[in-house]
Amino acid sequence: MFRQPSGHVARALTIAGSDSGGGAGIQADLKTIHQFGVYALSVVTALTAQNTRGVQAIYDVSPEFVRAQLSSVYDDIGMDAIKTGMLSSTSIIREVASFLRENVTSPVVVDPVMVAKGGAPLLQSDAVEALKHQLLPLASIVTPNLPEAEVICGYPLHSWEDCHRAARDIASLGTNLVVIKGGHVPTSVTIETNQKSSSGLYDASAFATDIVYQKDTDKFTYLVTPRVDSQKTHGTGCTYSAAITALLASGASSLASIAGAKAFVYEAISRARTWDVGHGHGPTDHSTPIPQAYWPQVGKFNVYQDTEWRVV
Ligand SMILES: Nc1ncnc2c1ncn2[C@@H]1O[C@H](COP(=O)(O)OP(=O)(O)O)[C@@H](O)[C@H]1O
Ligand SMILES: Cc1ncc(COP(=O)(O)OP(=O)(O)O)c(N)n1
Repeated sequence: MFRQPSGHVARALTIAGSDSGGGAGIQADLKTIHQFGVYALSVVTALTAQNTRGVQAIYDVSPEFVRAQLSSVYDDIGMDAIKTGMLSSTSIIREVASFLRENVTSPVVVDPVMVAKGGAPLLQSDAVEALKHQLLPLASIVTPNLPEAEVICGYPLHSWEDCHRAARDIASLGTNLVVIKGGHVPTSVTIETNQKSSSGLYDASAFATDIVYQKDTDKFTYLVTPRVDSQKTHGTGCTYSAAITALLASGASSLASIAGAKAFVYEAISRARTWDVGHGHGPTDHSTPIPQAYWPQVGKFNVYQDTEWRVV
């Protein structure tokens, strides 16, 4: 287990829904956090009957029981970083936000989960306002995919300039760092390809490009890996935000955590190409080894030869 400089084991909490299929949600988070050598805690907000083919049923935990779980882990164990995933309803968001506001000083990563890849809604539509105005102001890092960024901003994203505007608008709700994830580019929105580079670095069909916006410096960083040609991408967003949270818990800076998580999720998708879990959109491989170079004290961003980092 990774130890903080103070000597205690690094601890990360996920507040999210359960995916019975094990590829996304709480299960993806626990596997990922553990893989990073960080002690994983969980508060379950909803149960989903889910597999690689889709979501068959959803059962929300009561807000009171969500608070009971939060109190249990906070009072006894504590946490060095927190992530939120599927929160399902306005009342659960309110409960989580009020607990975080009253008790927590650790960094909070908000993955604003709204819809599963198969199309099942994981956030009730009337809960978007609570997400925006109660939870996002408490976040250190917010990680929307493109459709989620569109819902939060209320306008479509068709270009890199649109994404820059969206990142600034989301940051204006309170957080310092916004990561607009590029996994959905070819199917959900039309991003102009090869817009900025003749090398094809920004060709949306060939690369998975995440745009990181830092409000305090007003700077954009593009994190780019090759796009893996695979259907086994169930749970990529959960895995990514859980890896960010694990790295934050072990003391990495925000940017190093995002960059390390990006490299991890790329490798987890790549390794999953050769396995056969389920009959639909399979999960990523959370058992992906963490190379020494990931560890924050090494401080390297470009840990893979074919991972490109660009600051624009
Ligand atoms: N086919 C892929 N190849 C490489 N990286 C991918 C692929 N699909 C998603 N990613 C990466 O996985 C992470 C999660 O992104 P995304 O799939 O957009 O999130 P979500 O699961 O929330 O929709 C991002 O870093 C994204 O760039
Ligand atoms: C319980 C639960 N939480 C979150 C998700 C969404 O996960 P995500 O990483 O966005 O991956 P996809 O479902 O979109 O593949 C989920 N499905 N279930």
